[in-house]
Amino acid sequence: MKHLLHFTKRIHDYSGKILYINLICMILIGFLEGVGIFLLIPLIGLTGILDISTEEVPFLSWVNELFIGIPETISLILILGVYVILMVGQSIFKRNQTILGVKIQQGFIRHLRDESYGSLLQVNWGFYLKKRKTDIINIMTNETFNVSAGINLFLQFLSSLIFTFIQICIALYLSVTMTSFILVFGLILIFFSRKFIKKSQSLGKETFQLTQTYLAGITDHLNGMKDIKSNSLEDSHLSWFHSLTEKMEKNRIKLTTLNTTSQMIFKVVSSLLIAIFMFFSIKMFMAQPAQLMLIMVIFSRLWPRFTSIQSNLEQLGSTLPSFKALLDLQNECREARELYKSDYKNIKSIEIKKGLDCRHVYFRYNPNESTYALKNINVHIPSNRMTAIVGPSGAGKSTLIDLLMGLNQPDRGEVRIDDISLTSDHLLSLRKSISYIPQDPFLFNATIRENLMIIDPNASDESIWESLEFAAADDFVSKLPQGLDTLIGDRGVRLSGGERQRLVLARAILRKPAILVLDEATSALDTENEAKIQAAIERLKGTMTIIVIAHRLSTIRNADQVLVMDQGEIIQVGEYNQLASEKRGMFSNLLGIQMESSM
Ligand SMILES: Nc1ncnc2c1ncn2[C@@H]1O[C@H](COP(=O)(O)OP(=O)(O)OP(=O)(O)O)[C@@H](O)[C@H]1O
Repeated sequence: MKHLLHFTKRIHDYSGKILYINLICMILIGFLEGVGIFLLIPLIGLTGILDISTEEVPFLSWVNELFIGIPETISLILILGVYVILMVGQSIFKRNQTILGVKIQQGFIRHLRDESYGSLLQVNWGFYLKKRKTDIINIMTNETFNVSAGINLFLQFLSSLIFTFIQICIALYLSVTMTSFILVFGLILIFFSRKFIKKSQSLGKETFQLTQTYLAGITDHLNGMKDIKSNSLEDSHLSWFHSLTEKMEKNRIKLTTLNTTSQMIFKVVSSLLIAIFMFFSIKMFMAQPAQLMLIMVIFSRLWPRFTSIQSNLEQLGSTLPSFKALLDLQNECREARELYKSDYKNIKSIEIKKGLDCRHVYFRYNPNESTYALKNINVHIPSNRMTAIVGPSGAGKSTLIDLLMGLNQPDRGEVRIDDISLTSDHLLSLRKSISYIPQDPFLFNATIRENLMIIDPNASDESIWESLEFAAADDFVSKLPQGLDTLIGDRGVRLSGGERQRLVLARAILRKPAILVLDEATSALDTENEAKIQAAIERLKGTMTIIVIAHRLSTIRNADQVLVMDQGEIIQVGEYNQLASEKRGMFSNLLGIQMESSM
C-alpha cells in the first residue's frame, strides 16, 4: 500500500490544484445526484399512486411545505423541472470531471514515462550489465500501463469515497437509525473483504511475474529463431510457451473468479439485508409508505457505494505489484545515476593531447567473485594514433574498451586522460569526445539523413556528404533514388551489412570525435567491404585517436601499436611487424592460426 501512497503523493505534487478542482467536481456531482434521487419521493407522493405522508421525514416534509397552496400540476412540473435541472447539472459536471480525471491521469502517466525513460538514460552502464533488458521493457510497457489503470482506479476510488460520504450525510439527515444500520453492515463487509483484497494482490504479483517471463521468453525465442529452426527445436519451445500461456490464462481466470465471487457475495448479502429490513419495518414497526420508500432509496443509493469501494480496493490490490515494480525501477535508477539532465547541454567534449593511460587497473564484473576480467593493466594509448587490441575470445578486450570509454570504473588502479585521473567529473566530457562503433551497430527505421543527424542535429548537407565520403559510403548513397532521404528499414535492413557499417562509420565521423572506437566493427564483413572500411580508417589516421578491436589480424597491419591480451592481462605490446617476429609470442601464434584457417 505504501507504493500506492507514494504515487498518490506524486499525483498530488504533479497536478496540484487541478486535483482539488477534480475533487470539488466529484463532491458537487455526488451532492446533485443525492438530491435528485430523493426528489423522487415527493414526486411519487404527488402522483397519488401511494399515499405518502412525509411529515416525519425531514427533507421531504420541507419540500412538501414549499408546495402548499400550489396546484398539483404546477407542483409536479416544478419537481420534475428541478429534477431535470439537477440531472443536467450533474451530467455537465460529470462530463467535465471525467475529462479532468483523464487529463490528470494521462498527464501524470506521461510524466512518469518521461521521468522513467530519462532516468534510464542517466544511469551508468553497470546498471544494464546487471539488469535483464526485457524486465525493463516490461516495466516501461505493461506495468506502466497497469499503473495508469491503477491511477484511474484510485481516482475512481476517491470519487466513490466522496460520493459515499455525501450519500451518508444525506441519508443520516433523513434517517439516523436506518443509515447507521446500513453503515454497520457495510463496514463489516468491507472488513471481511480484506481477504479478497490480499488474494487479489498476490494474484497481481503472479500476473507481474508471468508477464515478465512471457516478454523475456518471447524476445529470446524471436532472437534465436534461426537456432530454433535450424536445430528443429520448435517442439520444445512450443511446449514451454504453451505451459506459460496456460499459467497466464489460469491467472486471469482466477483473478476474475475472485472479483466476481466477492461481487456476488455482496449482492446476495445486500438483497438478504433489504428483505430482512423491509420485513421488520413493515411487520414490526409498521413503517409508512414514505419511510419504506426512503429505505429503498437509501439502500439502493448507499449499498452500491460500498460495493464499488470494495471492488475498487480489490482491483487496486491487483495493480499494486505494478506500482512497486515501477517504483523499484526508479529507485534503482536513482542509485545508479551518473548523469543529470542539466549535463546534457553543459558538457563539452575534450581534446586529448597526449593520450589515455591505464595504471594498475583491475576490474571484475561481480564484486562478490574473486575472478577479475582485467588484471593489472598498464598501458599508454597515444593520441592521434591507431591502437589495435587483439587476443582470444574472453581475453578482456571489450572490457578494457568499456573502461577506457568510462562505461565501467576500475575496482583498483586508475584510467588517466592527459595525466588527469578519469573521475566522474570528466566521464561525460570524455564520452562526448568518443564515437563508438560496435559489431552490430544501431540504426533507426528512418532516412539516412535522420540516422546521421542524430549525432549532430545541426549538420549541413555538405558535412554529411563529407563524412559519407570519408567512410566510403558516398557511392552507394548517391546511387539510391532518394539519396539521403532513403528510408533504411528496421535496424537498416534495406542495406547490406557493409553499407550499414559504412553508414555507421560516417555517422561516427560526423561528430568529429577525438577518439574513434571500433569494436570488431568489420568482423562480419566480406573482404571487399572490409577493405573499404580499412581504407576509410587509414584516411582518418593522424586526425583522431583510433582504438580497434580486431579478430582478423590482417586488418590491423597499419596500426601504430598492437596490444595483445590474454586472460584479462596485456601480455604483449608493440608494432605489428615487431610482434609478428616474436616467434614465441601469442601474437605470432594467433597469426599462425589465422593463416592456417584461411588456407
Ligand atoms: N556482463 C558481464 N558479466 C559478467 N562477466 C562478463 C560480462 N562481460 C564479460 N564478462 C567476462 O569478462 C571476461 C572478458 O570478456 P570480454 O567480453 O571483455 O572479452 P573479449 O576479449 O572482448 O571477448 P570476445 O572477443 O569474445 O568478444 C570474460 O571472461 C567474460 O566472460
